[in-house]
Amino acid sequence: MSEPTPNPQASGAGWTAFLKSVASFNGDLSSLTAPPFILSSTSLTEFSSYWAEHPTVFSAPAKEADPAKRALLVLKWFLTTLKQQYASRSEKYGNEKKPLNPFLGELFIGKWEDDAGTTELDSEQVSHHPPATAYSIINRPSGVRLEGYNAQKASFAKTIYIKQIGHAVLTVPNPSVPDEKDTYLITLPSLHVEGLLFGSPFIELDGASYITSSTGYTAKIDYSGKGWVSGKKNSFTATLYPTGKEKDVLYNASGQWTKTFEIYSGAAKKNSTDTLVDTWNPATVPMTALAVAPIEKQHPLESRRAWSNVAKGIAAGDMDYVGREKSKIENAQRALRKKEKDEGRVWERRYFSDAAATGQKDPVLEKLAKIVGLSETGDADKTGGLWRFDAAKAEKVKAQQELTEDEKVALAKELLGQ
Ligand SMILES: CC(C)CCC[C@@H](C)[C@H]1CC[C@H]2[C@@H]3[C@@H](O)C=C4C[C@@H](O)CC[C@]4(C)[C@H]3CC[C@]12C
Repeated sequence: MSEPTPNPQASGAGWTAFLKSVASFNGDLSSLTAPPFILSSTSLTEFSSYWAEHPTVFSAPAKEADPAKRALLVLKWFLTTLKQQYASRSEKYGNEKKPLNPFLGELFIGKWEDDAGTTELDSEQVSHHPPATAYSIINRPSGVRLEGYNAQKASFAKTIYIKQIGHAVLTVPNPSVPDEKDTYLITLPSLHVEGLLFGSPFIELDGASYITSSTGYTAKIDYSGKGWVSGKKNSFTATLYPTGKEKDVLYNASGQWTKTFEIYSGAAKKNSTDTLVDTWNPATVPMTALAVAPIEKQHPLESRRAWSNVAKGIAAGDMDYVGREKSKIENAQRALRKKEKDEGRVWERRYFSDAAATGQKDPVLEKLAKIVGLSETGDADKTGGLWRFDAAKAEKVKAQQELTEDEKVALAKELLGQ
């Protein structure tokens, strides 16, 4: 990536007005009206796929018998996902865009097929007020599963700062003990937008995030941008230690999450060749493309089908058309929520259930949340629920027959006003 250059499209009054609106906004990112060149036709439900674009790295921990090395492989996988999560939309440095704001019930379904076998993704917008997306990713042969949900809380101080609310849970079968599984509780980093003033936005990560395991290991990842510690943008240092013994570093990793990083045993840092355990260079490890059903085969609630007209409008730069198509969805959704309220119902999520609604405690959070500073309630009040993958619901959905084209048209009319 080269340095960001000022964007000529951001020189006019429109961009100045946008910056003014950003400076006074109320923290609700979906309420920002951005100029056309900064609008993306990708919905936030798609972002869940960033967790597993290297399925062999995602599933690798299930082959490792040693629990400390398993925890290290989980840390390595997490670090490899950062480039995709936070920089992949900005391949040309400084062109991050505002994603589409998903509607309640929006789905993004796909799978990866490669040397790791089949890895399936189910992503669903489980809450609209506040907006929250939940996801489940399972690698079938190994049984490694990631489930999680997240919302964003934004604030403004010279630029946009975003705190991620939510967490992810990775379940890894223990290859040495049949039917035993490790769980890893993963916290999500905070971030901020850089380059906004020049119309060339990109993301930098802030503070620290953690991964703690039921097997007694914790990883701490410290993020730093240009000018701090290494002086390089997108930098991090990470340590893996027995939970509660931060000084007893078993492994450490450092580098740039957009470029390369190295992993060493013990606490000794870089350049100690005898302690070098592993390296990562995204340029040399091909990603597996996610396969998504063609639009005509998709359910009307699937993201790319539901937003296809809006996406066409954005590509053509026809903002009037974009506005009209967005309004159709928003109005239909508003009418649907009113109908549900009048009838004393709530929207039935297809893949996830709110564990907080049952009043039961979540066993993973009960055991691990305190270690990494998360609340045992999973911040359900800020994410519309404590969202867990519901295998029974998912089975039901997968067993359903595909809708006929007429049924799809009728549903799209009723749910999305299309
Ligand atoms: C660019 C600017 C003008 C508008 C602000 C856009 C803002 C809403 C976008 C920009 C980056 C987005 C992050 C993205 O980097 C990655 C992730 C990780 C993913 O797992 C969950 C979503 C999240 C946090 C995106 C949220 C929307 C952000 C902040």
